[in-house]
Amino acid sequence: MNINLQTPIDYLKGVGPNRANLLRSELGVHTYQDLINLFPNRYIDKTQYYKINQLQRNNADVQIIGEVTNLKDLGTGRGKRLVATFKDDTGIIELVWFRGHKWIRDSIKFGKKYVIFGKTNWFNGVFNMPHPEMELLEEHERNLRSAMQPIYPSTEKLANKGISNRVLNKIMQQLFLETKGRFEETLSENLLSELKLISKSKALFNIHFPENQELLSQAQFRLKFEELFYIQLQLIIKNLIHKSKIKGYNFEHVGHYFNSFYQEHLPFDLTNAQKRVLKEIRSDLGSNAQMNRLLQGDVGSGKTIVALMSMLMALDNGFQACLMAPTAILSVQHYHGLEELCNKLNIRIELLTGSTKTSDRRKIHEALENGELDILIGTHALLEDKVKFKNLGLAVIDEQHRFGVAQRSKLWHKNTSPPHILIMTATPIPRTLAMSVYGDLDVSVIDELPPGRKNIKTVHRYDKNRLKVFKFIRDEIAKGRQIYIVYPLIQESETMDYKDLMDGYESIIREFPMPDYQISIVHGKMKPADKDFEMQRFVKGETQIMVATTVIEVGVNVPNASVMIIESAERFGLSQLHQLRGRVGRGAEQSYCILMTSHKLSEDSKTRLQTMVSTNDGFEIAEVDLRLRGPGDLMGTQQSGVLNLKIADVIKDKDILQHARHYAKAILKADPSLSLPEHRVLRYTYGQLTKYKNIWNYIS
Ligand SMILES: Nc1ncnc2c1ncn2[C@@H]1O[C@H](COP(=O)(O)OP(=O)(O)OP(=O)(O)O)[C@@H](O)[C@H]1O
Repeated sequence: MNINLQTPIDYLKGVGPNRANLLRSELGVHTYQDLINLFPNRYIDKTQYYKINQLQRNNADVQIIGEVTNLKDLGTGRGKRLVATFKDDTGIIELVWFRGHKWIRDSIKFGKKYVIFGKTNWFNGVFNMPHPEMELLEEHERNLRSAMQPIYPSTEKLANKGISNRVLNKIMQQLFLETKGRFEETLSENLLSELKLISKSKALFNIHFPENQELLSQAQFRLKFEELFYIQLQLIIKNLIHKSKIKGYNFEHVGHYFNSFYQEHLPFDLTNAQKRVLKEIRSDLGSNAQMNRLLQGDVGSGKTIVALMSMLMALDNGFQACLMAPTAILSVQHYHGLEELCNKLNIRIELLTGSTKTSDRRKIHEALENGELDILIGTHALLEDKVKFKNLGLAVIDEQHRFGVAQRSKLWHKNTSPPHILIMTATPIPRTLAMSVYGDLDVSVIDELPPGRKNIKTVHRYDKNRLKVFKFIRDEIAKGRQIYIVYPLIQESETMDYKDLMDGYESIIREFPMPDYQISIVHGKMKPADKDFEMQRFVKGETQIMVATTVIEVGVNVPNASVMIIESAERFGLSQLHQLRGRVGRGAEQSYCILMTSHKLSEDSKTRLQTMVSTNDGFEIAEVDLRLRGPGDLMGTQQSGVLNLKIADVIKDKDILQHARHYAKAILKADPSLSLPEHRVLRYTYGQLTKYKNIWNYIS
């Protein structure tokens, strides 16, 4: 008879109440099933031993053979500890236990060879190893089933509470003994044979007790594939359900607005990527289902025009549209930009931000409700209850990272039926991540820049080169170009940063005096109207230099600006640097980005700056960013739990992810309800996984 894997962990021999509590609270292991799915995060080679004179400071895990020559109690109170001198033929190391050392004192055998295992520290001129795992050499050799010893997550932290890695290993052995190592297969025959995957039981055995490297690799591949496959299955099913349940407005035809804009007013030819993306959007809007599409495109790739043309499709079908941006500056800019593009189309567009006057606000509300207003652009102000549309057909959201899912859904309630949603993001999300996180959204990518764009030349310069940088600025201005100089303004150190900005501004004024030079300044402490005024002076070319904080980070479009100087560049994150750089290189001229630093750089800062210097590709940058910061951080709190994977890694295993997505898609295409006999096992497993959410809780 098969053992029920939902049996609470307390029932497993050798666990006991104390360990059961620890397993639950520290490792989230409640049941047998959870324990099986507690995968080692690395393996060490148990046949490799260190000599004491080979130890390096801050060594990772090491294994040493030697013997205990001396035991003594040291310290008092909380510092009370048992210290053993451990010796091999090359030197000595101290073993230290802070708590629970009575039984150690009693059990240690002098004169016998031990194998010790643990992390070493360098302290007071001697190496020590706190709370080592110890085994008599003869037992160690007898117990050695495999050269590879699995190391489980967090066991270091738990070692002195009674769950060392060895204990966990024993518990795992017990589990395999009780279950006879037989586990239900969770993938279909077809998948197993097509991908040449090993069975579930064999994979689980080898992940916990690898027989050899080859089988371990096969076990890892199979379990990673399975994990990613079911996530993809779940995301795609969610998407299918969404599409079948949530009816959208059907924009049946492309009409006057779209056509006349396309044929008569479009200021340039669309790139192929823009055309392809527009087709994808068009097909969603006419599909009877509500669109939920993410539009990704690197900085300057031309998302705005796609957004506008999508809005025109809504207007052609008698609906209103809105565009929501994260900052007032951006909203104002979108407003001016779109107004100019549409000025021959007889469309009414308005702007609504926190600083819109009450009387104007009232007029906007009225015009929205009676349908006189076609397109509304603005900030969060659009989400206020008073803002009621007559019939909102499409909502475009720029830079969704700053809004989050809750606010997105607020737009839905502005209508009886939800409008179509198009989310634009200039922060490129690595494709792999987009697939695993946004699998429930459809993703369109503009992966081509408008023609004639030159790569932005990026350099890193130190403070001491400042005079040369100033000369360079002068030369560029003489050619008729404009310059951005950006300072960090990070909340925790706001006063200092503000001072740096003002000091910088003054030195720029001294270097570039009026009347030859005109300088704008924009920062967060200014009134919105003043910010807008300064911004407009720069946009119109009345000023040649814009000194600013990161308020200009996203979306600002001044094609004549050709130099971006980023002060204290080491303090910015990679995606922020890339966004800032994206403010230049938007016209046909050669553009430059100068990353200024004055302090000693950390390793991470160096990597960030080198990455910026070596590539202009936002996707490549996003991958490095992801490696440096981890996915949780990149996605913000909303999605941080989403990627809590047990064994796969969205970056390292992106090929497996692609496979998993490919198969999940193909299977659901052929059999959306997984009802064919050959898919029975998938249907069953899928049901189990969604039932026991604690195991697979990364899908909201
Ligand atoms: N197909 C095209 N051919 C030539 N120029 C284009 C094309 N598409 C867009 N542009 C121009 O490229 C510039 C950048 O476009 P846009 O502001 O839409 O970029 P974006 O994708 O929104 O970038 P960001 O996220 O940085 O704002 C604009 O000046 C726009 O007019």
